[in-house]
Amino acid sequence: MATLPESALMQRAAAGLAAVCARVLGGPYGSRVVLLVGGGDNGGDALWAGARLAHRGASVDAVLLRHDRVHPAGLAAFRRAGGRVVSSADVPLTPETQRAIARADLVLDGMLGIGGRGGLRDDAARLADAAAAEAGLVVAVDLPSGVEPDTAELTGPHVRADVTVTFGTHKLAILADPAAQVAGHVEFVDIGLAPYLPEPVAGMLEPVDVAEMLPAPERNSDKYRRGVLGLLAGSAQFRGAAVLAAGGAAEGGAGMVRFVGPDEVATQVLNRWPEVVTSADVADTGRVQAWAVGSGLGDGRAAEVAAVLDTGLPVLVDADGLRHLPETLDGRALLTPHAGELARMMDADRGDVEAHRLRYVQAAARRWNATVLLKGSTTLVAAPDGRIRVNPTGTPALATAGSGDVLSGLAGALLATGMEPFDAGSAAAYIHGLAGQAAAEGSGLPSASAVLDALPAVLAALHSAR
Ligand SMILES: NC(=O)C1=CN([C@@H]2O[C@H](COP(=O)(O)OP(=O)(O)OC[C@H]3O[C@@H](n4cnc5c(N)ncnc54)[C@H](OP(=O)(O)O)[C@@H]3O)[C@@H](O)[C@H]2O)[C@@H](O)CC1
Ligand SMILES: Nc1ncnc2c1ncn2[C@@H]1O[C@H](COP(=O)(O)OP(=O)(O)O)[C@@H](O)[C@H]1O
Ligand SMILES: [K+]
Repeated sequence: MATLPESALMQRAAAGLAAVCARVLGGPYGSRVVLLVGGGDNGGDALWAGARLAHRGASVDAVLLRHDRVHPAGLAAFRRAGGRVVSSADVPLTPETQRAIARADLVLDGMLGIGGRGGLRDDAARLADAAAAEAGLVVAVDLPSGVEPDTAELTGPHVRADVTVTFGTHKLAILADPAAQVAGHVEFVDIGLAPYLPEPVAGMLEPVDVAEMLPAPERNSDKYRRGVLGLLAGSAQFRGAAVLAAGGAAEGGAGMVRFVGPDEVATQVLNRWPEVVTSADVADTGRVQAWAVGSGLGDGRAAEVAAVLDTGLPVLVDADGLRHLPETLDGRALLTPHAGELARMMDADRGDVEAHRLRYVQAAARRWNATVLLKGSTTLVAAPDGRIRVNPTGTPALATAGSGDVLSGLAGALLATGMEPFDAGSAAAYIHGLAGQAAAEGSGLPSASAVLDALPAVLAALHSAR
């Protein structure tokens, strides 16, 4: 801000914001827009954007949360453009305000941005409720007001947006749950901050990042160089888990899969994946570069899990394997719990984990000195050194029995290629999410087998993006 003329950044933000509003309105002319305006710069953005929409023929009303504190230049520009203030001093929700919100095609939420903490206070919360109940579209300025910008938590009343227009950089609150669930569709407006931003707290992979991480088979490669995965999964009770995890690994690029388990399970794995090699116990398994253990393992396999952990090789631990973790894992492990499993590991309540996903995944990564991939509506991956990635792909359609088993095989295969656990976990989540999306396009609510079937095409597309 110091290098630019007064309010230049706000102008850029407001121009982008107004453009998105105009687009979602299908053209501003003749539309009704209501601005919810807080006392800070977030309110300033809304007022400047409102002025632009008024210039283009929208009828724009502003509801001021605080008459004594409102962005002065924004308010002046808004008034000059023909905008009206409909609230009376310090009573934001008058009957007139309520009517205006009920008639609005679009409500622009400029109550709180990155300065907000602790959820919406009373008046603001009532406006958010009115907008949710009555208005057409709700567009949030920078963030849905009331969410915690830096932790993505919901600590009190908040806005539910259909669209969020965010400026300069993505905030964690619009990427990670639970806050991301109330951000709706996210639009990014570049206001030129990139050269000035510090290291981000969290990263998000793009297709080219994943493509570059994946090892390409080289002319002189052989199955051992591509990576052999040892797989300890499935049980008499959960045979399918072994089949799906083996498939995730085989389709995910493993040079070879060595499966360990009882004959009845091994037979089924071989029926579906004849390329897999099987053995009855961990000690008899030939050379592998990494292990994946736990999917569908059931109870009472602690000794086998311990034998795998004792090999000292990179290891993915999923599902029932997570019941048998040692005190610490010296950085080579990738743990893949869902919220219920993480709650059990941390002796916490599942709801508390869901409400503080970022905090719990980081705490678990530190506690076990392991990379932790927390599954769910937005998958988070935390490394023991504090790095975080938020996975941008996926679909609620992945919430189907067995899709986690496919992920464990796939991530295990990537570990076996020599990728570090943080990259293997985040790339696997990314690819798995794309496969889920592709499968959902085909059938709406795909099975885990359909997700598996979608893997080769997704990987081929990524390889060609390189
Ligand atoms: N940075 C940039 O480069 C650019 C930033 N830009 C924009 O600025 C926004 C940040 O603006 P900001 O810093 O003025 O804070 P903002 O979010 O408007 O909150 C302000 C006031 O709200 C209050 N308040 C706090 N919690 C509350 C609660 N729970 N319930 C009720 N009130 C609460 C608190 O005052 P308090 O009453 O607590 O004294 C606080 O002072 C950013 O999100 C983006 O939109 C763009 O223009 C582009 C360039
Ligand atoms: N609401 C959701 N939106 C997107 N992905 C989800 C959602 N719920 C679960 N998933 C994903 O679906 C998979 C389910 O894995 P998991 O819980 O281990 O199931 P299972 O053990 O039945 O295979 C994970 O990759 C998870 O991230
Ligand atoms: K906002």
